[in-house]
Amino acid sequence: MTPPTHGYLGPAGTFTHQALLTLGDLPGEARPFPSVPAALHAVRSGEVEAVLVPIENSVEGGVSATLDALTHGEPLTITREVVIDVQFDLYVRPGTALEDVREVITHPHAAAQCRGWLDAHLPGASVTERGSTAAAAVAVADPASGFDAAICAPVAGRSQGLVAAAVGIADNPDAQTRFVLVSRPAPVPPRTGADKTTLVCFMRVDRSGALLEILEQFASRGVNLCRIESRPTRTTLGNYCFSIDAEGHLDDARIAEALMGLHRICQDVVFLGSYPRADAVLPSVAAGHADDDYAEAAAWLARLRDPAR
Ligand SMILES: O=C(O)C(=O)C[C@]1(C(=O)O)C=C[C@@H](O)C=C1
Repeated sequence: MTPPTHGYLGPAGTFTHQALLTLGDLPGEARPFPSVPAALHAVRSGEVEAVLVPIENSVEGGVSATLDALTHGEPLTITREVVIDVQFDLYVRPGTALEDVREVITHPHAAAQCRGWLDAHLPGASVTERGSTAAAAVAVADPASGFDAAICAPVAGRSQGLVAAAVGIADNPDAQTRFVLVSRPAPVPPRTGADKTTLVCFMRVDRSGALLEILEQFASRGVNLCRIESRPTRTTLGNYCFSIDAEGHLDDARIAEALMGLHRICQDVVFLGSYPRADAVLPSVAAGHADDDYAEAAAWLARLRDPAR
């Protein structure tokens, strides 16, 4: 049997696994990894070609483990994204009643998304964090684990022989999580017109106006941002970098110009890829920011420099 070419945050039954199954066209069996850093390490070391990892949740925001592991270490590239709805149930061993649940286990993002329900229905229960919701279900299946219930997806609970003690326990029933397919540096996928570009900016020095200067690179070129968050640079306390998703593709003139501007003013810019948007929503390009506008401006400048042209 040929070894798996790609992997995901496992074990089987995680939301990441469900997101991977929607991609459909990846060859062969996928390999589960116990954590996001382990999955990305497997790509960096060449063990697998690509892995799918969670990057952003509509309720909890960025997945820090993913943002940090993408930023630091050997370069990686995002080539695809997928967004799925996430709903959570509470799974227990057969015979355990909801009122007997004292010890709950789940992924920290899942716990955060069910905080209101836990406070209302299991106020005395303690919640332990696990690397994924499916790993939490595996733990609950073992009566010796000391855990009574897992917050997870039905596929994870049922596959471990567990039963639902409560369903639909997320505080926001419309929550969605976004996942990215990550590989070693590869040619950027062709522009589709509905694309996203992900990058991380490290400022030269921590001073007033530095973030504004970064934002101006996008705003002045009519580029809309879909996500921006600060993460510690891991150097000194109070030193942050900015993880950014921008609407557009490396081959869009406005994105290219913004990237060149960032390269000039930042200490470092980590380019993490341009890839098609999962929702295929086309950006609204403000007047003066289409490729033709940049080309026409460059031609005008060339004529100023050489009127004989
Ligand atoms: O634990 C899982 O099932 C995962 O796929 C991870 C993860 C996350 O990192 O946010 C994915 C989706 C949900 O928001 C909860 C957990």
